[in-house]
Amino acid sequence: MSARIIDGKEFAGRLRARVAKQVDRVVAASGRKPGLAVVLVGEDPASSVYVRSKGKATLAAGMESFEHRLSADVGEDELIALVDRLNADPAVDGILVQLPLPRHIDERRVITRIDPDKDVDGFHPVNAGRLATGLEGFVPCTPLGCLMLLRDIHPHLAGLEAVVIGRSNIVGKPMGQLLLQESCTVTMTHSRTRDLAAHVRQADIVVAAVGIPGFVKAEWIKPGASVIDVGINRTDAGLVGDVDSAAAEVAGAITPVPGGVGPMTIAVLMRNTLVSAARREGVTLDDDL
Ligand SMILES: NC(=O)C1=CN([C@@H]2O[C@H](COP(=O)(O)OP(=O)(O)OC[C@H]3O[C@@H](n4cnc5c(N)ncnc54)[C@H](OP(=O)(O)O)[C@@H]3O)[C@@H](O)[C@H]2O)C=CC1
Ligand SMILES: Nc1nc(=O)c2c([nH]1)NC[C@@H]1CN(c3ccc(C(=O)N[C@@H](CCC(=O)O)C(=O)O)cc3)C=[N+]21
Repeated sequence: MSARIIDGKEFAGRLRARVAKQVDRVVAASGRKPGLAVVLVGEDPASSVYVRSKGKATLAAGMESFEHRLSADVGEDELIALVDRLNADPAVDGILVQLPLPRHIDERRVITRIDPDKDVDGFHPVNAGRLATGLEGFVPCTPLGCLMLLRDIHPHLAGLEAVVIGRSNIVGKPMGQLLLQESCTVTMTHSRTRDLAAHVRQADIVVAAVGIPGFVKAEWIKPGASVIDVGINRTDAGLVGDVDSAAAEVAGAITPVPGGVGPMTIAVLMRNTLVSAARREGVTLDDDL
């Protein structure tokens, strides 16, 4: 049997349309558009591509895009000063500093400098803590996008066995928190996990965020399981995920790469930016976001 292919691109398009529809409410209430500032340090080609698509998506949603491109050798203090200006700028509702940063810059210092209430990436420790304790804040875009896809497949997530592969602060850990909040039984796995295959075999839901092409094998997947492939790996064969393509023969539903989680990440960034603007302006949004 072949898995249902989860069309993340289509789902993301619908989310972006719902965002665009509600942008007008912020405009009507405040006389200004929601604004997203994206900071790119250096000229990594992949990062440039993401930043460009974020800017395009922001404008397409009817929001304001502020792009700041700094040279790779910019000083840490200069970057911090820019973050301070964006924190203070009333036209900016969301701040995203594209990662990774060059090695001479302390990523943690930059991320913790962002006003948590403009941290639409959800990377600030205050937002990580809010997520972990069930407070309102910003949830990282990639795992929130994965959860939206999973909710669509499983109207009842409670009690399902979920295995998350990878424990990064930007994907794996918040993904685990979200699934726990949905009352899944969550197993967090990583490079020191013994017998990963045995864990994955139990899972109704597998989220792979490893960064190794084709790492998750078809034989590990429980027949009918839902598989979310977060991996974005550039290989000679093109863009591939962390899940072996043969897994589509075993899974019940699976996200493709490209066209799966990636487009969701950008759509949720638009969503988070609108939510930030609405909070700041005291505007109520529909709960279909
Ligand atoms: N689609 C999207 O929008 C996004 C995609 N990505 C992609 O997702 C992937 C993961 O990203 P990110 O979380 O930032 O990556 P990191 O490199 O930060 O984390 C990778 C995780 O995988 C674990 N890991 C590595 N090797 C193994 C192994 N042999 N067995 C089990 N676990 C292992 C690591 O474990 P340990 O902690 O023990 O080292 C680590 O927790 C990448 O391909 C990235 O490009 C990332 C962000 C957004
Ligand atoms: N502060 C910060 N926030 C991020 O959210 C962030 C980041 N830094 N650094 C890099 C990662 C990666 N990331 C992706 C976004 C979109 C696609 C995406 O749209 N991918 C398309 C393909 C696009 C392509 O060809 O690369 C797809 O999967 O279909 C992928 C990956 C956001 N990240």
